[in-house]
Order: sequence, then C-alpha cells, then structure tokens
Amino acid sequence: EVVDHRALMQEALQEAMQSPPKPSNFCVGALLVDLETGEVLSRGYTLEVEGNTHAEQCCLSKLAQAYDLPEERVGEVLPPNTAIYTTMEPCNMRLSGSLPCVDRIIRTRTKDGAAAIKKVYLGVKEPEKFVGENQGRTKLEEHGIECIHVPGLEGEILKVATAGHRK
Ligand SMILES: Nc1nc(=O)c(N)c(NC[C@H](O)[C@H](O)[C@H](O)COP(=O)(O)O)[nH]1
Ligand SMILES: [Zn+2]
Repeated sequence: EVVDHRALMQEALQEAMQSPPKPSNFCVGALLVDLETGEVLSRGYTLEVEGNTHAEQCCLSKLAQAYDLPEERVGEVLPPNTAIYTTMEPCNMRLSGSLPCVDRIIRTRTKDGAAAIKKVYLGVKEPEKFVGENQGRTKLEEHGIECIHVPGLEGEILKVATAGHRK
C-alpha cells in the first residue's frame, strides 16, 4: 500500500501538539491525504484558523482558502481518493453549537456530487467529557464514508488532547 497509516497519524499528532491547550475542548490534529499518492494536501490543528475551530475544520478551510473557495466547496479541488487522518474521531455535536466536523466531512463533495472524502482514519474515540457518546462514525458509515482506527498512539494522543484539562 502506498501510504503508511501509522506515520500519517504520527504527523497528525505533531499537528495536535501545536494546539493551544484549553479546558473547553480537545487539542486535535488532522491531515487531508491523497490515498493514491500519499501526498498530504492540508494539515490543521484545533484553533489554528481564527475562531473556535476544530482541526478537521482547519484542514478543510485552509485548503479551500488556498483555492479562494468557501469551505463547503473544497471537495471540488480534492482528488477522488481523499482521506482525512484525525487524532480524535470527528465531532458529531459541539457544545458551542458550531457545525460538527462529521457534517463538514459529509457535505464535502466533488463536482459530480460524490463524497470527496472516502475514508476517515482516527487515532482515538472522543472521550465522553463534553458531549455524550460520539455517534459520528455511524453517521459517516451511513454516508458511505469508511472509518478506520489506526492503533498505537492512543496514550500520546489523549495526553496532548487533554493538556488543557484540570488534572
Ligand atoms: N475531533 C475533534 N477535533 C477538534 O479539534 C476538537 N476540538 C474536538 N472537540 C470535541 C468536543 O466535543 C468539543 O470541543 C466540545 O463539545 C466543545 O465544543 P466547541 O469545540 O467549543 O465547539 N474534537
Ligand atoms: Zn469537530
């Protein structure tokens, strides 16, 4: 296989480490990857883009910005076999009420209307600290988007994710 999932998840963790720790969210890192070539198309971490932004959201909006497109049209510039690697599974509900990343991923479509992001590689499930159990993976699978757990980095990912939380 062209891509090394563990190495890419490690790169996503490197992104998460750049996120400013806060008690009200998790520090997460994400990458958009062309699975045909292994090329990293975009990277992001929680709060990187101004506002109360999530890592996955930053990946999408930064790439859209590079093409002068709104985030919801970024699928038009994604290769057909794109994956998102995120250290924590995409949110399905946000206490702030902002659009969850599961919905952002699902709405990302190519020009012919197909899902642009075919796979979601995740490092850990979302801890039930802010919202109940995250049912996002079911919703993604219902939309034909495969969710795959990349094992091995759980400890480090959670340590970084909760850096801003009271011990
Ligand atoms: N996958 C993921 N990527 C992120 O970048 C991030 N911060 C979270 N965090 C999930 C958590 O459920 C929400 O951070 C809280 O529900 C608070 O919601 P806001 O973030 O303020 O909208 N999850
Ligand atoms: Zn999110």
